[in-house]
Amino acid sequence: MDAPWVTYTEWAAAYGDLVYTRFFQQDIIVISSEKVAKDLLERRSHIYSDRPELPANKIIGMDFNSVLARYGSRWRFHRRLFHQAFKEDSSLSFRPMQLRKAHQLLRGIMESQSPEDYAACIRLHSSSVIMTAVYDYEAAPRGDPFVTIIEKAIEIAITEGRPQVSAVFSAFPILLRLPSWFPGMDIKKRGAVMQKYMSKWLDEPFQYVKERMGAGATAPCMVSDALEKWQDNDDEVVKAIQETAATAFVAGAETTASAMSVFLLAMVLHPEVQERAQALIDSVVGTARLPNFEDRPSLPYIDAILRETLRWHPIVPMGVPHATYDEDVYEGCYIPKGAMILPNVWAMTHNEEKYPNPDEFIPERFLTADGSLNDDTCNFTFGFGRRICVGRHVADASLWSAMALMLAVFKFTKAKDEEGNDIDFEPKWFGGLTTHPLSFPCSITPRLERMDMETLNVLIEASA
Ligand code: HEM
Repeated sequence: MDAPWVTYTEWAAAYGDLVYTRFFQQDIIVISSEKVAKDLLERRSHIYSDRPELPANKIIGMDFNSVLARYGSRWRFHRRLFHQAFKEDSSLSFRPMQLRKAHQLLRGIMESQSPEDYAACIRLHSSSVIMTAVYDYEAAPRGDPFVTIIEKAIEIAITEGRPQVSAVFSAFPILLRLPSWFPGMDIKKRGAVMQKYMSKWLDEPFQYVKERMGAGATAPCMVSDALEKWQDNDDEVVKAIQETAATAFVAGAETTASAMSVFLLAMVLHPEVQERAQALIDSVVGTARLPNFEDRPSLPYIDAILRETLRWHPIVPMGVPHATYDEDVYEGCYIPKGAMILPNVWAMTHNEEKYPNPDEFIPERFLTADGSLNDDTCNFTFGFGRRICVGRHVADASLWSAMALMLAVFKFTKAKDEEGNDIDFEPKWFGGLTTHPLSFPCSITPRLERMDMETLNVLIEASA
């Protein structure tokens, strides 16, 4: 896997937590400590909340994307739209839907036979939560027309949008004038495909909501709420609503699914963690119903697993690049205006002083001696300051409900060979702007006796 965060972590060991490098015209600052990241990106957020100008974004049809928006009025309005739908208290309204989607995930896993099937169920779960929250749209289990478009586009975006690729085109925007057949200019061919996908993606689900609103058939969702709130406004407002809605999927579906696949890997590798979680669920919830959000405070170990999942293999290991809006001086170091700031989140979650044996999966590190949760939420895996992830409350509830319910119903094991022996494997990782484990041999089976689809449905009914 191409893993620059590991190289940058080595640089930090040699040169310190704030490393300056220059890539042709572009000043780049890599921050490898949580303290320095918070000092700069949070406490001085008025300087550090811009994004670098990435000319490649336009080529890959991503210039609508709020995540990459420059610091200014357009970004501010996007942020306001997101805030309306996804701030902590608004996100509570999604919880019944998220529980229903977690129930669907259980049904899907119950029918699944292979690691590829499990991965498809996990992707469907996160896509489906976002599609309902944003468009009140129920994604079909297979081959959904909207989800297919956007998944293909995201696959290209997370490869071509890697910071190291973007940096080359930022340093040499002239390269983007080369024809697509020129060696190394594949981005142009793939970009043309992306642009087509993205323009459909911006338009079609949005029109779906408008038609349903016209027919009085839509339930509250991000788009209908925003259209109602800003109904007397002009085309720019409508465009912003379209762009933020389209961004929510791009930013939220793949990231949440990646975190779920890290969780699955961790459970397969750590039967002792599963058993501790399941013993707790059995003692708090019993086996006659499934956990729900009201049980959450009594199930601290599930939260500890969630936090450790985000820490062990952070989904966005180099964060999303920030940029300086002005020059600055920090502890004697001059930081130029327009510098690209890369928070090396991987180095922060693998800081041995804070997280001893950082490569080990140990949820207990988030518990106090009496078994309750400590104050370390690992929130920085969702970013920093004014640009912190706006979907973190929704993501947190999706992950918690999916993890708790899967642990309640299933056990996760390595796959067996023909002689019944465990198939050992070395995890391999996809690495782009986001990262996740590649498919690995595993098996997910009901952990309770006589559990089949019929009894699962009875359990779900009892829990609704
Ligand atoms: C496990 C799931 C997720 C992870 C790990 C994650 C992580 C991140 C990170 C690291 C950033 C960059 C923050 C920064 O620049 O400092 C970010 C930004 C963002 N995320 Fe998430 N995210 C997740 C889920 C979601 C969801 C579900 C949504 C939408 C519903 C979402 C929407 C956004 C948006 C719009 C931004 C851009 C914020 C801005 O630039 O102002 N994310 N996320």
